Amino acid sequence: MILELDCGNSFIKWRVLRADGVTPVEGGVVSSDSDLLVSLSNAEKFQLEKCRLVSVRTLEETDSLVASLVDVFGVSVTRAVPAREMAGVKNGYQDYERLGLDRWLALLGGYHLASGACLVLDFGTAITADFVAADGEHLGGFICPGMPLMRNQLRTHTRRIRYDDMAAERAHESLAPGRTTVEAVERGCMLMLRGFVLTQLELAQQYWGKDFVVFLTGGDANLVSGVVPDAKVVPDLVFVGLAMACPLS
Ligand SMILES: Nc1ncnc2c1ncn2[C@@H]1O[C@H](COP(=O)(O)OP(=O)(O)OP(=O)(O)O)[C@@H](O)[C@H]1O
Ligand SMILES: CC(C)(CO)[C@@H](O)C(=O)NCCC(=O)O
Ligand SMILES: [K+]
Repeated sequence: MILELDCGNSFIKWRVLRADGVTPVEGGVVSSDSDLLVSLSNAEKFQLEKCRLVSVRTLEETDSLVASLVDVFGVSVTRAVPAREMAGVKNGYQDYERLGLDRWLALLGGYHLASGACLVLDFGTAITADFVAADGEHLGGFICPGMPLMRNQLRTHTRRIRYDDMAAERAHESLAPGRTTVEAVERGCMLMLRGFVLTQLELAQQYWGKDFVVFLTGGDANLVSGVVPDAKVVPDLVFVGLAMACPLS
């Protein structure tokens, strides 16, 4: 079987596919290398042979994870690497190696699924937007803090903003002006998130009129799916690109 990993800044997303490279067997989200090894420890069930991964972590962290996977499961590991051009998409960064590999794979996946212009919005630790024109030219994108970073910055850098996760969840019942601190902060951050999304949509419309597909991915994609009813929510978009960038011969 094939192990696929998307190593982000906060979480590692994993899934196991049959040897055909298509049929999903199981998957999950873990917050550390050791939790990943525990989740996979039922290796007999999985019979892992190969692994492909993408990481936006440091080289040292990624090397260390790869070494554990080789050591524990004996898998051969293929890593996604930066490219100037792939699958008809041209990397738009001045220095193509600087573009986050999760962004690169998500936009490869998006362009492939759209067969044309697309806007890829990823809601993780950071929120990213990437624009790919119909001819495959990546026009670049935007990065801003994700929901957890926004709220934690406020909690960390103010003295009187304090609330727990349960209260945060309850605050999202509406978007009316907040009458408590938790409502004011949670709804404020939510409106920033939505405002960001709407601005990206306007820009895409300026470029391409109506002729583009919007993809939403990342753990917090559901927070904005209501603002873009026509968008395709594709939680595994990075994995779609990963399979393209790391074919397992
Ligand atoms: N099972 C889960 N465990 C943890 N977080 C989850 C889970 N399901 C959804 N989430 C949400 O996913 C978000 C994390 O997003 P995601 O996993 O896309 O990226 P990340 O690893 O945090 O960051 P990035 O990939 O941008 O570096 C969290 O804010 C959380 O709300
Ligand atoms: C922006 C993040 C953190 C999103 O996961 C990642 O893609 C990254 O570390 N990128 C490198 C910086 C850049 O893409 O310009
Ligand atoms: K991500």
